[in-house]
Amino acid sequence: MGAPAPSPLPASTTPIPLDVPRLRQLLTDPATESVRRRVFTLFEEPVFGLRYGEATADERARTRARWDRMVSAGLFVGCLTSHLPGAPAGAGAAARSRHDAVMECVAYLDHSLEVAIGVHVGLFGGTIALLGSADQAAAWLPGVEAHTMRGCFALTELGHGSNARGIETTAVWDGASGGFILHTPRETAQKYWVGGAAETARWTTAFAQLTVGGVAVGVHPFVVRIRADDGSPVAGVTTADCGVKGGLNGVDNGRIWFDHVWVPRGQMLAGENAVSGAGVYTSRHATPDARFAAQLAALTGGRVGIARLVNNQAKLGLTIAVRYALSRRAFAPSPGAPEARLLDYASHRRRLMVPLATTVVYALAADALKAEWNAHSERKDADGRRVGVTKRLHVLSAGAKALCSWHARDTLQECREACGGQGYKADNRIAGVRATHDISCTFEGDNLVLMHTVAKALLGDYAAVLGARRKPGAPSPSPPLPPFGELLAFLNAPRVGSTPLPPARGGPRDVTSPAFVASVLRAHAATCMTDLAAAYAAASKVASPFGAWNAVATAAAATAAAVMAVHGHAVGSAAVAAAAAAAARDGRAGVAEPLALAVHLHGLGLIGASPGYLRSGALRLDEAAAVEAAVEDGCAALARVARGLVDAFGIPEPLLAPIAGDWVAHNSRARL
Ligand SMILES: Cc1cc2nc3c(=O)[nH]c(=O)nc-3n(C[C@H](O)[C@H](O)[C@H](O)COP(=O)(O)OP(=O)(O)OC[C@H]3O[C@@H](n4cnc5c(N)ncnc54)[C@H](O)[C@@H]3O)c2cc1C
Repeated sequence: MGAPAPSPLPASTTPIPLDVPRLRQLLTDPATESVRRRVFTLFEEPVFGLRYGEATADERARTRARWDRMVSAGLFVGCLTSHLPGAPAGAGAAARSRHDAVMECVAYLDHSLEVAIGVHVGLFGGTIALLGSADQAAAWLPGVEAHTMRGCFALTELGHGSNARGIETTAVWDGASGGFILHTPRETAQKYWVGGAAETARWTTAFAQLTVGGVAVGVHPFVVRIRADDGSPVAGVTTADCGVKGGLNGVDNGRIWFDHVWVPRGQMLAGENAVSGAGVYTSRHATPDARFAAQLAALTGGRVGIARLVNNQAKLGLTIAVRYALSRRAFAPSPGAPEARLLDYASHRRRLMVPLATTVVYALAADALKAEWNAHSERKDADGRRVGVTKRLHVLSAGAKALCSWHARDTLQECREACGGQGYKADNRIAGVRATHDISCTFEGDNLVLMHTVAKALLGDYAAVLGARRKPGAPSPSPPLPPFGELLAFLNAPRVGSTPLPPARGGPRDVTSPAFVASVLRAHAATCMTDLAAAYAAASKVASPFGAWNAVATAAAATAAAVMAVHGHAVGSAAVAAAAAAAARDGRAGVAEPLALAVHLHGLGLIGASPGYLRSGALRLDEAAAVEAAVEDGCAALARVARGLVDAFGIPEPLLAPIAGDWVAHNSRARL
């Protein structure tokens, strides 16, 4: 028997134990605490001081100065080269964890800096590491890591963003010269939005449609110089600035045109596909689909990183808003009585506590995904080559990136409003972080399009499971699940394909129990999935593939969200169980209890917020009011430990805001 799970909804008089240091260890990797200390100490230097309202040129210069200082402090040493052949065993994994910790700190300070580093190390360096041959990686990664070879990632074009497969830039193998001719054939093919391309980058990984011997073989990446080391232009390459954006102006996003630029054969990334000196094209991938998916491997790592780091922006907003809500007072309950604190109001608790609970769950889920990605990244095939991105990781990273960035967007907006006028003041940080974070919902994959990616994978696996089960003599109770099938495991029961899972009929269900929340989330996802599959099958009979998909596109995104919700809640519940087991072993309370509360409130919050749960029948109409009451109770309970919870995020005081501290003193006339 496992350890008894703590009651998620303690009575209002029962103290809720909270061990902030231990909870912090769960929410941040203790193994990299020294890295975080080092980075936060560096952030005390003047160049890292928080500034607001700067002109774009100043913001860019400051971002670069901060970045250069981090380089000179040695914070990137090993982040790419530790993965090269010959590096000591375990060095790659350790370097990955260190780099994750560095980026976690940067996410609290400056989103532009985070994105600039992410593009250079994660996308430019990551593409070389993942898609280059061993020789190419050994030749380029030391320079990328040392930042002597500053690079960017040029996939998106003016005419093609979400549909990366439709890009128009061409790369034609030229046997006579032994290289490729890279060209922008029309205006819609200009590279657009490329982070660092306007000023900073000297190199890029340019993605282009490759033709070899007259045969089009699809999108491939090339390492191309876009300006000289001194910043002057190079022949055949034109760059331009994308101009001022709605935020994130520390990043110099740019446009690139190639005019018949000759690229040596050795600069096509050749770890997966190659063109020989004789002009023979070879590929590790059997199908064009698999080949295309492999080219975008760096984006998977990028999405894993975004899923984690956007939670830090939500944590920042919540820390400030919760601390303000505990000190700001408004309206007295009775004449002459002190005014009530904002967090004493149930409506204020509701707007901050459900997002706080969800942030904790998403942080745990994103950390679990990161651990899976890091472990996968260390795997090698029989030839010693890195194993390609799995479908599961591709799909989970897409779903997690979308849900976490949408959540951070909504949370930051809520935090901004929850702080009233002060929330709009730049030095209180939330408004600025909200503006600069917004684009996380779009770059590295538009969120809606990513949810469609998840839904398509689910539909494919669903069909595969059903198809296998229908075969005579199929093993019972279920056939092996396809790669993404773990997420479909809850559907992997005889009722799949028949009527939707009935919620417990008749007798009352205890809406305050974790089992209730888990079963409603699962029943809803299962019904969404079966409905989606049925609707898609029906539409496919009467419409073209495009028309059939279009007919279910809205339901598909909702289904993906429902399935990802099950996944997130399951990760959170596993963390609660592990914390309860640890407490049973060492007798120390204070982690499992607040965690159980957060996971439960997150689940109840999802169920209470959407009429979809009623529509699917997962929640009964007669239970809706009880769920609403349980959400209110959960918010009241979480509010009692909210200060400790946000302290457990571990954000240093200098990165917070005046309203998180003594805001009256901060605004005193004496300080003018
Ligand atoms: C600040 C910033 C930094 C960036 N950095 C880089 C970079 O460094 N390198 C790089 O290569 N790119 C970069 N990008 C580009 C980014 O990845 C793209 O903007 C993104 O992929 C979306 O493409 P798009 O802008 O063309 O939008 P579109 O693809 O035109 O999408 C517009 C809208 O249409 C919807 N839509 C599109 N297709 C479908 C569909 N099939 N079904 C339903 N709805 C659909 C989307 O949901 C979206 O709301 C950056 C963008 C920005 C703004």
